Amino acid sequence: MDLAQFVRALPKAELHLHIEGSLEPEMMFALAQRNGVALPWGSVEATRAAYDFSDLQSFLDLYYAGAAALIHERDFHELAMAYFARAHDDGVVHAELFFDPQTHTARGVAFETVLDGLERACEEARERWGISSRLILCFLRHLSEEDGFATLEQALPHIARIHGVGLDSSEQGHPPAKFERLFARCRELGLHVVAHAGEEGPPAYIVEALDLLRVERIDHGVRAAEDAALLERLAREQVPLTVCPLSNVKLCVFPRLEAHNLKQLLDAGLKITINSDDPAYFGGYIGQNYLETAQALQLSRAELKRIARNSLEASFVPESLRAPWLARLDALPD
Ligand code: HPA
Ligand SMILES: [Zn+2]
Repeated sequence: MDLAQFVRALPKAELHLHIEGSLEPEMMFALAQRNGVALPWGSVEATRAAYDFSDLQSFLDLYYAGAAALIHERDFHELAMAYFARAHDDGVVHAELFFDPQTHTARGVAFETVLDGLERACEEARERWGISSRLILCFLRHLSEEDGFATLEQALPHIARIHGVGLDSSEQGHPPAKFERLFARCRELGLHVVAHAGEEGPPAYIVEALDLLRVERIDHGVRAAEDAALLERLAREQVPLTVCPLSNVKLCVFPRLEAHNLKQLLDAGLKITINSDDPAYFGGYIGQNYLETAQALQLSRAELKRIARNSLEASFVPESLRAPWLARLDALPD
């Protein structure tokens, strides 16, 4: 079995995937045409050529512009079905999808339209490929906590269809502390909680996410490496980190994959997972992230198995659902 086959054979969970970030330029253009939406780029090729980012914000500007093509329930359904097809090809058995309702409601798209389309795709993916999935509502941190509360209000009638909440968008200057009350309310509602922290922001944001938001996983978290006490805590408490190596290189968090600190974090005993973040923008889906990272950092097959195991254990599914995936994983050779 070559490395690509081995990576594909690993039963794995994807825990850090923004569904709007899986919008490939071809689909973006097709939807924009169908919906009569103008895009800032003239062609699919020009769009791809614009994906040359200098930091998180330079990506987010394009990501929000592209999301404008999504209007109707069937658009969200098609978007998520395209993602699930890729995920299935990559050996994903379970996916926890982030979605950004504020990106859509701000343009007049109803909260229900987004949720209905995504949920229908989740059901279809289970029927067609046996993939299990969950939806995680992300609050945009560049907006106010009040705006977040208004979004939660819109979500309340559908709360049983939403598994958890997260925090994304521009990190610098928008610390987790800004959303302490909102996350407390979400926890009261029984929602799982995660947050992006330590992608571009300092290690102190990771500490805030843990202590103030009481998150169960940290999305990215790579800047934890700058704080020895925090590293020790993350290892001791086995807080899962949803690391996205190709994203980190595209957004210049690391100059190249060979310089990524994933192996260092793994060696320090952290519960590291590998994910794709926004695969249509960052040059690869989850399988590509595993493969290129394994090659760049010379990860062994045992280490790849450990990372896949971490993803299954860090997922928000009950033990009983996980057991057959873990058994399949254990059966793979090192
Ligand atoms: O990597 C990310 N970071 C913050 N916000 C995001 N929204 C989509 N992707 C990201
Ligand atoms: Zn992300």
